[in-house]
Order: sequence, then C-alpha cells, then structure tokens
Amino acid sequence: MEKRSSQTKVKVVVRLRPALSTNEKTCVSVVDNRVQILNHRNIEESLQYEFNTVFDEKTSQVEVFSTSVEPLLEKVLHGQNVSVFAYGPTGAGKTHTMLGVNSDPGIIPRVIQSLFKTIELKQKSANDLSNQAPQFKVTFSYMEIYNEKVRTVAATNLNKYSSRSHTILLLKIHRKEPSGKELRGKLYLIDLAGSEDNRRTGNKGIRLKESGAINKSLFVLGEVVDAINQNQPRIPYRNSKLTRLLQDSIGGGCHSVMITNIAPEEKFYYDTYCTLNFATKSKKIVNSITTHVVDNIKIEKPTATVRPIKRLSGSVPPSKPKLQKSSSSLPSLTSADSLSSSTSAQANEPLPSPLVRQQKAFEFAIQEKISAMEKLVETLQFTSNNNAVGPEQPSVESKASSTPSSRRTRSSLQLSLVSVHSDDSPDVICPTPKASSGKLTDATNLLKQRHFGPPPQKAKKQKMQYKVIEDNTSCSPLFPKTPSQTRKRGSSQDFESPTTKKIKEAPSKFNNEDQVKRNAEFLGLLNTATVKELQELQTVGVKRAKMIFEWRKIHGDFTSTQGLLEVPGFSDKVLKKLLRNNFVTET
Ligand SMILES: Nc1ncnc2c1ncn2[C@@H]1O[C@H](COP(=O)(O)OP(=O)(O)OP(=O)(O)O)[C@@H](O)[C@H]1O
Repeated sequence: MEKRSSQTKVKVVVRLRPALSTNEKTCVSVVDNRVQILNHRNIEESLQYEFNTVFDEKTSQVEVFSTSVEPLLEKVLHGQNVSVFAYGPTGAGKTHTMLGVNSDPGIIPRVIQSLFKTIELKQKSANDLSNQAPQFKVTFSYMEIYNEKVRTVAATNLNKYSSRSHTILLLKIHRKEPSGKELRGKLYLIDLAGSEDNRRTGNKGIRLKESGAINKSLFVLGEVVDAINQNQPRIPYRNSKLTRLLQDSIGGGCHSVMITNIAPEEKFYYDTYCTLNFATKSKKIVNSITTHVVDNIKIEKPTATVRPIKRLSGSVPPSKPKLQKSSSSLPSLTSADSLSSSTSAQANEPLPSPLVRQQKAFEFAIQEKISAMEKLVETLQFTSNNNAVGPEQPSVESKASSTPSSRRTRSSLQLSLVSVHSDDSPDVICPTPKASSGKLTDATNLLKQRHFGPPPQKAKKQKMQYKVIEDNTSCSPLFPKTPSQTRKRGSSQDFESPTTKKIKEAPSKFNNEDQVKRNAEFLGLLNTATVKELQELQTVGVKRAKMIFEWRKIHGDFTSTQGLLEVPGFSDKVLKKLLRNNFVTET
C-alpha cells in the first residue's frame, strides 16, 4: 500500500572542491549561502547564485553527510524513498563526495555505517524496554549506465580517473514491526557521470562519442526538469536510461538531495555556470512523498532479532587480506569518524557488536562487487580494444583475457546498462549461515563466473540493454547451465513453476469473474516471478523477462499491467500483444 503523505522540494546543495594546484587561477568563491563566479574576461559579468546550503572548499566529508544525508536515513527506515545524487562537471568532486577515500570516506560508506548503527540502536532500545524489536532486512543492487559504443572507461586529458558511467547503489530496507506492519524504503546513492566541455577536455574519437552520450543523458535530465517546472503534461523520462532511473527522484515520490559539485578553477568557468543554472532550476521541483507500508493482520511470533555472533561470523568472508585489499574500493569508517551523537557511543565499544559485524560484512559484499565490476570493466577494456589502452590504464590480470569466459565478458562490454544485482544478499536478519556465507564470500567469483553475455552479433544489434548478474543461480535464464540451455522458448517443463503453469493454462472461456481472477494472477506473477518464470509467459522472451525483473527491483511492484509501458522494450503494441496472448485484459 502506498500513502502519499507530504510534498517536499528537491533539496539542492552545492559543494565547491578545493583547488587542486596552486598554479591554476580560480574564479569561484562562497560567501554565506551564495556562490559567486567571476568572469575573468568581463568582471561586470560576475554571477551570484543562492542556495539553502553551500559547502565551501573547507567543508569536511562528515559535515556534508551529517547536514545533507543523515537526517533522511530515518525516512528510509520508515518506508520512504530517498535519493542522493552527485551532479557536476568531470573532476568537480562527485566521486570524492559519494565514495571518498579510505582516509576520508564519503557518503556511501557513512550511510552504510549509520544505517546499521541506527538499526542496532532501535533493536537495543526495544530490547531494553522488553518490547519485541522490529526486524530489518537490508539488500542492495549496484548498477552502471554505460555507453555501449565505448570500449574503455577511458581517461580524459582532464581527469585521468574520470568515471564514464552513471553509477547507482540502491539499498532497500525492509522493516517488519512486531504488529505485522511492514515498511519498505529505498535509498538510491547515485554518482552521475561528469558533464564536460569537449573543447576543454580535448576529447577525441571514442571519448568524444562517449562524452556526447553522457552529455546527452544529462541534457535529457535538463529537459525533464524543465518539463516538470513548466507543468507539462508529458515529462520525457523515457528519453534516456538515466532519467528513467531518476524518475522517482525527480518529480516522483522520493526525498531527493542533489549535491552539486563545482570546481574553483577558471578553466571550469563555463561548466560551473551551466551546472549552477541546472541546480537553480532543479531546486524548484516538488516531489510527493510516498510511504510504502503493508499492514499485515498476522502477529509475528517473537523471534531473536540479533543473531548470535557465532552464526554471523560465518557470513563474513574468512580471507582477511582479500577484504583489506578490497577496502580501497569502498572506504570504511574508523571510530574517529563517528557520525552523530547517537552513534559515537557505539564506536568506542571494545568488541564489534553483531550488527556492526553485519554492517562490515555488508560493506565487504559491496566492496567485492564494486571492485569485481571495476576489474571486469578493466578486463573488458584490455581484451576488447588493446589500442585504446594507454599508459594511464590500470594493469589487468592476463588470466581473465585468456579464459573462455573472457570471450563472453568481451561481448558484455557492448551492453550499456550493467547491473550487479544482489538483491537477496546479504540478509541482515535471518539468512541461513550457509547461504549468507556463500553469497558474501563468492561475490567476486560469482561475477567472474557469471559475466556471460549474449553472442557478440546479437549484442551489437542491441542498442541499450541490461546485463544482470544475480546471486540466485537458479535465476539465470540467459545462461542456464541445466538442460534448459537448449530448450526452445515455450518448452518449459524443466522449471515451470506452479504460478506460471496456472497462467499458461488459459481456460477456453472466461466469465467476468474468471477474467478478474486471471488478471490478478497475472499481476501477481509480474510482481513475484523470477526471470525464468517471466520468460515462460507468452510474448516475453529472455530480454523482456530480465527487463521486467530489473525494473521491478528498482521501482517496486507493478500496480497495473499498464506499468509495463515504463519498462524498456514495451510499447503499446507489445503490451497489447502480451496481454492478448496471455488471455489478460488491461488493468
Ligand atoms: N572536497 C575535496 N577535497 C579534496 N579533494 C577533492 C575534493 N573533491 C574532489 N577532490 C579531488 O579532486 C579530484 C577529482 O574529484 P572526483 O574524481 O571526485 O571528481 P568527479 O566529479 O567524480 O569526476 P568524474 O565526473 O570524472 O568522475 C580527485 O583527485 C579528488 O580527490
């Protein structure tokens, strides 16, 4: 059930990074909540922009987090969605703000630490009062929107580690109250690819095209913001993958914070000007906040809410050096970085509590997946386009390029939207030790083993598509290892689920009641089926099944079959055909 509770504006904050070199001239300054940019060519053209919050170059990571993000975490725990995204030109500090470095962690590691600590506190205080504590389950997905025509995550002249994709970390928090009431909140943490002025970056060839694609998606983002501000009847969310993903964040049901990163150097003048103009128009957007709540009548039996340390330790990857190595991908916090008064007390505990250990395991799982993804992209760069690999490229394990799987990974480079999906892990409250342990320790292997793509010719034809790596091995319809690998579409005996079977067995004649029932069953199936099951529906092939599945993971349940129109690959015509072929009427 969704409850529209309030309306709130997109919160736009600006962060100015420090100058990176004393040799460069600067043109931006911050006074109170105003940003001033001086046009060195014409001093009279100096511009001032006002925002609610402006962080100057001295602002620390913890201040950015505690001012802009931390207050919203409670909302996620209460079934609301929150979106935090960093926007700005290449090299202005988006990744520093979102991820940070080990010695100075950014928003993502701080959010994870804070969420787990808050959950622990809530459970502790319930236990202290001898009340039954709520149960929490935290899952995550990591996605990149990547231009499929580009073969490298290449360095530009401007910033040698420039990220060329939009990356999205989605945390889902499922809270179950002892009363049976369930709350489901989502937290999107988004590091957008940098917009850039190609004249300045010196981009050429592939990099120019890549940059063009990034700028185009950001341009569509601008169009979306304009359309919302002008109250247009149609908002062009569907014109880019990025805006589809941000649909809930901009003009949707989320609490949204846009962190606008800007750089002080004169050479960024035009970028800074455009970025601040975009930020100014974004702050007018109003979102209608939705609370995702299910009221279950069933009263849960009391269960242990914090699992014993012994079982938990099974879920932490045993290899310490590996974890330490991967920690470079996702900086973790030290006790010195205590975030708020409510959490700082915890930081001094001599032994990590179970939830802190779970948080660590969770961080590790994300680290593993992100670093595996980075490795994969590097491998792909190397194996798919040796010419493009210059001295700035990171070294690549040659093993990966010589195995048969590398041939498959190469083809997956052509996919534009890469999703490392691990929605079932790690389960904070009650994973079985076996499952949990497998999921966490195998994260990297999983990615290595399962980065298979469609045959290269096929992938070339497809302009934009999803690549999904799922933790649940039984849900890999694209590349099943079982006899189903050779099965033809429609011959589903080998894994047909009772639900799918029910849908497939269409009665020869419907009365109204049958039809309503069937429609409901079909909708239920859309909201619960695995990719394999979805594939069994008429008119839903592998690609559409994966699209439906991914869309559902990101945006939640479909409330009607019309919702399928939001899924990439579904036109009116396709939807009508799908409904007709499955004996379902429009809902
Ligand atoms: N607040 C800051 N304090 C210190 N250094 C910073 C800060 N913000 C950014 N930097 C440094 O500036 C450089 C560029 O930052 P970063 O890579 O985060 O930019 P970006 O906007 O993510 O770029 P891209 O769009 O190319 O990914 C990095 O070396 C980073 O460490």
